[in-house]
Amino acid sequence: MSLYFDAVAILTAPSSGGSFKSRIYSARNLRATPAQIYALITEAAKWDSVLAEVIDKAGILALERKLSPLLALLLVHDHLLSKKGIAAPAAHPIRQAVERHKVRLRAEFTKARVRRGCASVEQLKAAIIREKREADGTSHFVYPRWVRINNIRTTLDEQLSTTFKSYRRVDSLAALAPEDELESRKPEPRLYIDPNIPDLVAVPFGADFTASSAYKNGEIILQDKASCFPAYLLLGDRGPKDPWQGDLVDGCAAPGNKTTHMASLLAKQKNKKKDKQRIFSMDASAMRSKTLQKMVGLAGADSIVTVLPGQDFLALDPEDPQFEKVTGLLLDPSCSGSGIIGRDDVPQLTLPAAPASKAPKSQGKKRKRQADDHEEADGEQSKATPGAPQASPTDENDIPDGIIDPERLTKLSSIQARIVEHALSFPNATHVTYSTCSIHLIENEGVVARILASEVAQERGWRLLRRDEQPEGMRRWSKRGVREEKPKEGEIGPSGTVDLSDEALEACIRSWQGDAEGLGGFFVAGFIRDPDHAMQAVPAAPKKEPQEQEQEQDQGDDDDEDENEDDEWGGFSD
Ligand SMILES: C[S@@+](CC[C@H](N)C(=O)[O-])C[C@H]1O[C@@H](n2cnc3c(N)ncnc32)[C@H](O)[C@@H]1O
Repeated sequence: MSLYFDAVAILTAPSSGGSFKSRIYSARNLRATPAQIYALITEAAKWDSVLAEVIDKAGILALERKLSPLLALLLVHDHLLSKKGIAAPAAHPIRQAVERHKVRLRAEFTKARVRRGCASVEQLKAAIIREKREADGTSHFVYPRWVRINNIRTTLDEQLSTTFKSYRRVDSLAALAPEDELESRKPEPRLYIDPNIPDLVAVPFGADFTASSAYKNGEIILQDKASCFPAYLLLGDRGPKDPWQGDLVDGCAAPGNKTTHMASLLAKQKNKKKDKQRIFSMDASAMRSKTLQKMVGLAGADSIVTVLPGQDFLALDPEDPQFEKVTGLLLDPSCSGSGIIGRDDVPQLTLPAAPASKAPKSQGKKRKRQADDHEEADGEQSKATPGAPQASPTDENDIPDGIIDPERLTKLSSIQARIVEHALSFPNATHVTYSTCSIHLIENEGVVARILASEVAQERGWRLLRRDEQPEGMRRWSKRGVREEKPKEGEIGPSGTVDLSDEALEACIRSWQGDAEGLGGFFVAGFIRDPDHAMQAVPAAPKKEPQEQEQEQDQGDDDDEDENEDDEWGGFSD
């Protein structure tokens, strides 16, 4: 019986990051084996909609108060579909609570099959898969697992002939989906080479590399495609003939995806000069800096990257001689995280309806941080989009509780703009990227407009990196900046417009969740300036009014508050 209670515990525990499988294997106090629990949940997830229908129509939840909707679904799955039936002694009260209704359950199951015009259980299974695909639209299969090849340790060709040797190359993201999930229990592995970001591949979402040597040795890094945009936009398609000149800064770097991507791009350029580039990589959070250092080490980037642990980027002195050669800066500050898709790959089951007296309990704060607002019943989720990219144990963004607070967005955007303006003040900087995983105008195009209008940008001659100047893969990317945000009909949310030219909006790069690209919401823009402006003497910033100083102090305090919140949240990775 413990199998079913263990499965319920896994499915209702707050997200602690990591893949579904790794959560089961690392969970404590389970009595059933992880393999049994995994098999039960994944099998029940294939049948959930029809099982919920059967349980509802049989009305057993109103009669059996010991059964929660989720427990009933798992038990009824085994009762109807497992050869051995429910894995519990025949006299166990919970087993009896289901078997008492076996005639009704069997009859409803047959009716569900007949309703769908299926002659056999196998046909019913195929019909349910089709139903699920239709209900989910494209999103059911479109979210792949993105894998970046780390050029410090390996090459794409090497990985294609080792880690991905058994994978068949397909020519579209959609083709990653198995044509027929019934054809075999383990569909043929497929791989898609991304056409925008060099050395990035996509594989079906369920692929698990955590046990592979390539993953353990840092040869491959699991990083979403959109998260690869900033480093690529900054360093581009340069090669040995045209390597990047100067040092780099990653000002908001933990857990280190973009830092290690920059290091990988530099490694590919094979700069033969003795005086090689360095990357100064920092994070204001001392705790997350540890993860950053670990990731840099795993990626083999220690010799290129200098981690400044616990360093507030805003407190960095751009005039410090050690940053004299800094020409490029990547800024990916904390944001609302509103573009993050529910990255949890724990199956979200469609559940039978709880009887009226089993009123839904509210879930913990951490659960609410998922992008979707799930309905709850007895602390169980009822329906959500299945599988999306894996979460990592490191948090980075600033979603308080999924509620969009306009004041908070305004504060965030002020801090974001300050961070980028600080980057623009590095004396020899010529290239800067700014990115967020937010969908909100105020944090994206709104920040860009503020930066362009800022004193430092105007005095030092900064402008946007136009689309036609961007690296080829980004030039070809069609999702660009937007001028307006307004909530969908019947919804409440931020709204506004931004005063940017068409050319400026074309320079901004976006991605959105729910389309065929397999990404979440993301934004990035590049700023450049004529190298002739570098080294120019810049007039000192005008003295601030006391009131202004106070305001900035307030925002600084808020930073600390954000960090505390972040620290307590086991959130998302890229
Ligand atoms: C979106 S995450 C960065 C993700 C990272 N770029 C990556 O790709 O792995 C934002 C990070 O910025 C850090 N941060 C926020 N404000 C900062 C500041 N003023 N100075 C340095 N780090 C800051 C946060 O601690 C958080 O780890």
